[in-house]
Amino acid sequence: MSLEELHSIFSVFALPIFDLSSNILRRTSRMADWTECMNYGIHIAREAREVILHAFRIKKAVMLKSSPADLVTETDQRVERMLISAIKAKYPHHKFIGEESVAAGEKLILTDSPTWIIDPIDGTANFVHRFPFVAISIAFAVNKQTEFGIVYSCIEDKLYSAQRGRGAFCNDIPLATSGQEDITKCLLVTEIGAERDQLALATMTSNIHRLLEIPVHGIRAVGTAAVDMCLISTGGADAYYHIGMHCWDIAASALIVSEAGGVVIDTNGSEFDMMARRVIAASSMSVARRIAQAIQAFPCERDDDPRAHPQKAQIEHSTDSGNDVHKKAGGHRRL
Ligand SMILES: O=P([O-])([O-])O[C@@H]1[C@H](O)[C@H](O)[C@@H](O)[C@H](O)[C@H]1O
Ligand SMILES: [Mg+2]
Ligand SMILES: [Mg+2]
Repeated sequence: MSLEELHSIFSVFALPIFDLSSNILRRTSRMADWTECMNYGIHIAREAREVILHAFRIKKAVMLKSSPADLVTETDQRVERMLISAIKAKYPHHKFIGEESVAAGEKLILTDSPTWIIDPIDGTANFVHRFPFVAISIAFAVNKQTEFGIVYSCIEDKLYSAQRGRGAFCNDIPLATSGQEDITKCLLVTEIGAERDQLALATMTSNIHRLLEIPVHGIRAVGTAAVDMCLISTGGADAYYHIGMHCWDIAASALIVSEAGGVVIDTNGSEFDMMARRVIAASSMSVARRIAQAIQAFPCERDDDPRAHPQKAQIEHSTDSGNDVHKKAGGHRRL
């Protein structure tokens, strides 16, 4: 049989077989159901909440990361270790991006593999001061797409969750954004993050000025990016914007907002990129675009920039009802 004849047989029979199998593969990956992982994520988040609730009330050792306002405690580190080891025991092949692991020197790389993106305590400054809004944020991404998100606002006992294509919930009650289209009727939420350099401060304050000038009804800051975003999913606020946060702060809540019917975009109006450290979450595209038009961003290294997170000295201090005692501690990675 000639080579040409072989080729024609191959194209008639073999190709459809190949097509069929690749279709099955595609369909299988489309149908992949991560519900079991999500339920496990909720289960371990509930356990982690107990640790946070206990530590919330007692004296804490506080360490600094990138700035005098970027705090970390032993509880952040403990909760992250606890979550990661529980997940590893059940899903040994899954990957992780954890705030405190990255701070300790681990590389931040999002691959196509199933990856858990974890902020063990979102709102550490609140936690240190006992300001009652702290959250555990857990997102799960496959092929760089978020499949589910869990945000547990620990003190309020509100568990927000969403699975891609299946809606968003708070303590099992379905969520919907306000649907507001008119920026002048909006209550906004933002955060003054941990940046304390002149350009960041000037940009953040001028953004607040520009938005108040529109005018909007008001601007709030709760102290946890994850909960701020969830407030958009409940309709309790109409839009949120933030520059300088990290992927672990907002990966879970971005899905929760989208699944509640909201929109999530970059502050420059382009598609949301969880590594870009810029986000607008809003009740409608018209409100999101109006905010993008009004605000400016200050430069931030991308989370997945391999040059990001260089070493930085760490200072340790203890806090008990606001009386701080500073101590020197070892090296730390800048965030
Ligand atoms: O450090 P952390 O408390 O997990 O997270 C911070 C909080 O979400 C804060 O509201 C936001 O302004 C910062 O940008 C975040 O880094
Ligand atoms: Mg955080
Ligand atoms: Mg944190």
